[in-house]
Amino acid sequence: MNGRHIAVIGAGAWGTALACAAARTGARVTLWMRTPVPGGVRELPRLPGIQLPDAVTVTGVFPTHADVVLLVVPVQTARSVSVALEGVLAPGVPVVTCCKGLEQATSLLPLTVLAETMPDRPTAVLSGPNFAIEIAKDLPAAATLASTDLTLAKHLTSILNSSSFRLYASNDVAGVQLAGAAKNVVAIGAGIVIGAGLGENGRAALITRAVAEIARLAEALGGRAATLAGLSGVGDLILTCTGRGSRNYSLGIEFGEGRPLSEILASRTTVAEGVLTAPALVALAQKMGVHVPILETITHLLSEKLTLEEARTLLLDRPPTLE
Ligand SMILES: NC(=O)C1=CN([C@@H]2O[C@H](COP(=O)(O)OP(=O)(O)OC[C@H]3O[C@@H](n4cnc5c(N)ncnc54)[C@H](O)[C@@H]3O)[C@@H](O)[C@H]2O)C=CC1
Ligand SMILES: O=C(CO)COP(=O)(O)O
Repeated sequence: MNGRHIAVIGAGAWGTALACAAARTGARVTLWMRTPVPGGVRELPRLPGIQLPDAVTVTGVFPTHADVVLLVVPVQTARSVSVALEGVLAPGVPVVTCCKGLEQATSLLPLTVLAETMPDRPTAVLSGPNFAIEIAKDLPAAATLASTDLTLAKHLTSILNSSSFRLYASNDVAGVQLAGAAKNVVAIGAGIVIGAGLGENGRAALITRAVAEIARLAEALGGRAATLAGLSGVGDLILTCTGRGSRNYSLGIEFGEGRPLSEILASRTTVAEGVLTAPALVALAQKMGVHVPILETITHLLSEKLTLEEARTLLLDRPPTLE
């Protein structure tokens, strides 16, 4: 062990996988679980077949100290969990949000929520093309770690990087967070295209033009369009809009096949962040005056304000324009 302590808050699929990745850096790891199993757990239901490394201790108590804390809960719970965590965590311990989405009630990105709940704390975001099960199995992957403080981002990449999980530092927190949030909405749209039998050309067009929308919105929020070409942008879109392991993409496929959203959600125990992020994203775009017809159409499909035929007409029967 290297003497470091990494704490992970949230023992869903991604928190569990990140605890495994953190243990591979040589650190001691604590994994906070909302309802710990009496007697402890080594194998977790979210990632069947994965054994937690010995370096990981599962606990129901928030950490008071660590070299870094990873916040890995559904984005809609980030506010309440971070308030509770702030109550016990020592000042100065950096918190990295690993959530992908917008808070539904406020349309805020996760780091903006943390700026309200942990105003004096150093913070960062981790985002990239990372299916939890593959990270847990130690398959090769990469992600971006962004903070407004680039020195902190570089320091955190040096703590969390390993020979199978390669991290790149960035200071574009708006671009990285927005890309991670929006890709879940686009993945639902891509799934709808495939589920409805509209073809792979249509899916590629939808993804590519959605990138243009997200880049415009990222710039309006002070981010960089170039970030969309990176791991948190195109990287995660490639994974999530084509990989059947994506919960958002598979939800889109089922919806495109004609299954009602309420029925799909009732059949699942894991989070598909795109569903609640979609309306928040459109509200944010409207507030910023950014035109996002594809994101809007996906949102209206999910809320049944549009039929598939109407959505198709709306997107394709527009006058041609410059790319
Ligand atoms: N699963 C994946 O491959 C990846 C997920 N993410 C992101 O990580 C975040 C978490 O996703 P997963 O771990 O996959 O979700 P999950 O659905 O597997 O697990 C969610 C976890 O949060 C806990 N939780 C729910 N409500 C809570 C509350 N009020 N307070 C405390 N804990 C609560 C649940 O008990 C569960 O352990 C999401 O924002 C997701 O987009 C990011 C990258 C990869
Ligand atoms: O964020 C992810 C991969 O990078 C996981 O995607 P889903 O939440 O759609 O499964």
